[in-house]
Amino acid sequence: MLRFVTPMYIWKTMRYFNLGMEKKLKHSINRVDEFAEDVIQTRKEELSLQCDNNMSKQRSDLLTVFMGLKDEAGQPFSDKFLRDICFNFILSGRDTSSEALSWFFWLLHHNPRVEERILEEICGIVSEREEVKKGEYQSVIFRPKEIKKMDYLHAAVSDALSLYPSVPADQKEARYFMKRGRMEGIWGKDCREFKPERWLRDGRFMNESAYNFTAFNGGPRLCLGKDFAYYQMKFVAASVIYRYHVQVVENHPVVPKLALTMYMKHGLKVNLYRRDESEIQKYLNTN
Ligand code: HEM
Repeated sequence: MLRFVTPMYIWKTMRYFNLGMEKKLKHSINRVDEFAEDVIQTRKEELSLQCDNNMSKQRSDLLTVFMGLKDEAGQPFSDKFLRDICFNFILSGRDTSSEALSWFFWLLHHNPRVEERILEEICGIVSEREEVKKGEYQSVIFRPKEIKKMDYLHAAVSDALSLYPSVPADQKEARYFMKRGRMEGIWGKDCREFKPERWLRDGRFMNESAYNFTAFNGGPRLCLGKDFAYYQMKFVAASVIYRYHVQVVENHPVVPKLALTMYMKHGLKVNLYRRDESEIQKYLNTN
């Protein structure tokens, strides 16, 4: 009789009777739903106030965009649909990018050569600006066009994600046995090393097949926010590296913790050291 008591059976029973982890999960989901519902109501009031006062300036965030769209029947999306959109994007888009950046900065700390190459690339790109040519380089806010040009940074973020994927487990079933981590047969003998150069051909970033680089999944369920995630991570990384040297606090334990996403069990403690003017000048080709 005992052979029928499988983990799936226990999980279903807990869900049915609202017990243990299932009870906690339900409570947590309700709290996130309430938060999202609150944001939606506040945004609706804000939009109707703008409409009443004929104000044209509107927010351009994702929720506002979805609020302005219509479903297949030409109706505005329901509050429940908007709530689920919010939930989906908070869940898939927040921790994934921030955890990837933690691993990225940790790898950078151990690979100063890579940090230097990124700084060199960033400075080379901003050197083309008129104000930087005139010596005003400190207040630079990177433009989308400039972020796009940062191939080496793109490669470094990709290599970090490939070594430490933010979404480490895939709930789908594999029909064949697959090894964990980066496989030597695909990535070469140095597969365990942090080496952005492996993504570059003649200095330009080359995409790897989604079936080799699985951090964003592949096929029809490919991450919808991939391009946005890259833009966001590169923008933050470039803005920090351009101004600061990030140094991990000595003896701070860095260990992965596997959950839905792969975060650092104790976070990443760092000290930021503002870059010297001479350090930046060295890489700016403004002559
Ligand atoms: C480093 C950052 C990110 C990583 C590593 C990542 C990874 C992934 C992975 C592995 C999946 C597939 C999950 C599955 O079906 O098993 C996924 C799905 C998804 N991601 Fe991302 N993601 C990132 C950032 C983002 C961002 C910033 C957004 C939105 C702004 C986003 C939106 C989504 C959505 C909506 C899906 C569901 C797609 C679908 O099922 O059709 N992701 N992501």
